Amino acid sequence: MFTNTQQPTSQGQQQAAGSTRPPRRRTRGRGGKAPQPQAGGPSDSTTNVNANDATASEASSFGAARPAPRGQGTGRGRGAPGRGGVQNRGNHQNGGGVGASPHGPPPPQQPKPATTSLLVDAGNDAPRVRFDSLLESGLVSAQTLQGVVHEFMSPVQAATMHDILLGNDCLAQAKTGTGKTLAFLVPSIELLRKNGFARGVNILIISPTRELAYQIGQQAQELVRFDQGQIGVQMIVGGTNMNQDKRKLRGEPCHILVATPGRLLDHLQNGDLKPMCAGLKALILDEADRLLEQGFRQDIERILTYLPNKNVQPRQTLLFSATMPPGVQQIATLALNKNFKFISTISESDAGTHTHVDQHVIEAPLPRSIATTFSLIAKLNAEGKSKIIVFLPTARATQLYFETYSQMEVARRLPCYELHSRKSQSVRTKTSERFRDAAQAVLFSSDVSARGMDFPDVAAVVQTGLPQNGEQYVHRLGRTARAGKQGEGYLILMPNEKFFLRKLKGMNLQQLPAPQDVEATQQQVDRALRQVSPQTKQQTYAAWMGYYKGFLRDLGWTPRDLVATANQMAADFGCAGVPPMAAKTVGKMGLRGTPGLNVVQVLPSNYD
Ligand SMILES: Nc1ncnc2c1ncn2[C@@H]1O[C@H](COP(=O)(O)OP(=O)(O)OP(=O)(O)O)[C@@H](O)[C@H]1O
Repeated sequence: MFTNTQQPTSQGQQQAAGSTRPPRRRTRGRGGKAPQPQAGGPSDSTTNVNANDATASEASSFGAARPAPRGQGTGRGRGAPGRGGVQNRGNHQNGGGVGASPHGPPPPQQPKPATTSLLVDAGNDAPRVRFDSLLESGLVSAQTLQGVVHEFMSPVQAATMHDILLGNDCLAQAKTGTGKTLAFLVPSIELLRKNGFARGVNILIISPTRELAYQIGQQAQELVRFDQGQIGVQMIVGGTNMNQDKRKLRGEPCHILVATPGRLLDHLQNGDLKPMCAGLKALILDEADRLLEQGFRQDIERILTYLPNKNVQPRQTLLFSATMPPGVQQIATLALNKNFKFISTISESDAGTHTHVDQHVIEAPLPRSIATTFSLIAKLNAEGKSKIIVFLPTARATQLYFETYSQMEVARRLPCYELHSRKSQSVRTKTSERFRDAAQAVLFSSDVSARGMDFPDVAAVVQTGLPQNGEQYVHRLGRTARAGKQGEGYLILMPNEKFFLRKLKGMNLQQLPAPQDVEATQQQVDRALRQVSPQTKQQTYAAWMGYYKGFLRDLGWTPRDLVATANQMAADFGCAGVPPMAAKTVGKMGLRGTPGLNVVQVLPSNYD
């Protein structure tokens, strides 16, 4: 089923059906009817592969695992046979919803860049595409496919791999948890093979978070595990020892380098990495929209200046993400060739039919948000949904929730972990691994694990407080219901925060009442909060103001209201008086002179 604006093409259908011929692309003429862009998506001149009703289709198109090749183990087990098996999805009601599809608010009008556009039906009835079809068409070698445990491609893999293997630059969009990583790793490994494993960094993959960089690197290592060390994969991320990076980069093969932007730039600026990138063949930005946002964009621009000039030494560039907010395509031309293809497996019709994740919104006044979150966790656990991620707006709030939960009765039944930027990288890495392997646990997390992280079998995602924006809501929600599995999403907002639902327009959030036992839970929370250190509370208080300061207009608050609400929150935490704030921090937040603050020159030592 296609939307009016996104008609299937026969080539597209062949492609989805695993045609063994490289598909011929239909390029829409400028005057032709353009497919509508999806959340910052394509124009008439982009390549848009439409897996209609992609939620259901991507679920059903997730194939069985490949029969294991000789001696093949599944490594750490991610992506192992059966993981992505076909699932029956329940019928979910759409009526009475408050909001939207996780894959984005309906598309805004976009200026149109000059690339090509194609639509492919990868719907429920479309025959699934075997990985072997790439072999038959001579696009991929048997050695490259040896590491792939799946028999069938997911729609995004079927939609992008031909193009990528033919050497095209691509900007690809597909829903969370639908196998984008493999879609760029398999062609990368094939590219290496074609080039005879030339020395130095051939493939450079950039990821916005450290956890995701490790995950991508580990997946690449699994894929090349039959190559007997011929292909070197390395990861370099912030928060680790740079000298160790250097030693490894010098001493061990590094054909594929996965990096976070800051650490990559450090190495490029130091001069040790630039010569190693002299023969770069491909550059991949995962979570591209995030990397091209303010904050990261400057780093990416500077990184590009250290890489070989692509006009002199051509390379392939691939940009992947589940979300493409307005303007991304224009910025993307920074890295992409001007004839890049935009490939999306998210159709316009998806906006209203994202049925595999039940999404709910629960209204809770700020003093009840902890108790509401914990009651919900207990309820989900009682229902057997016992692998849960709770996202909080700041690292400090994550820490406070974790410390409070750890004191609660429910923690004895369901263990918990915390993952945020205030932890050392080694602790973060271990925590990710433990939660990945856990059958039952709660992970309290900041946005460090919002994007890309592939924790298997997460039954529910709870988001307490305001997400940064609609895209971040989508990515966080995408930690559940991956690879065709079922999942649930909960958003807990205080009444003033309900404006956020407007950002999720077209999605389908059901309004739920607060769990019945919130008041009883509140008493336990109050007791548990007494065990939490004043320092954690002060830090949570300060970080909360810093974060919510960015939403004053949406909340309809003045700075004074912000401080008053934060002070009430601190009182609810059981703080003795208004927590102190260093004058410097107050200045940085732009709150100097706001009544109600307890400003000190230097924080007392017990808060430092
Ligand atoms: N062809 C396939 N068949 C079955 N499972 C697959 C297939 N390809 C990938 N998977 C599995 O699907 C899961 C999600 O894949 P991946 O992490 O690449 O998703 P993603 O689209 O990058 O998600 P996100 O947008 O959150 O980054 C992984 O566990 C992966 O092993």
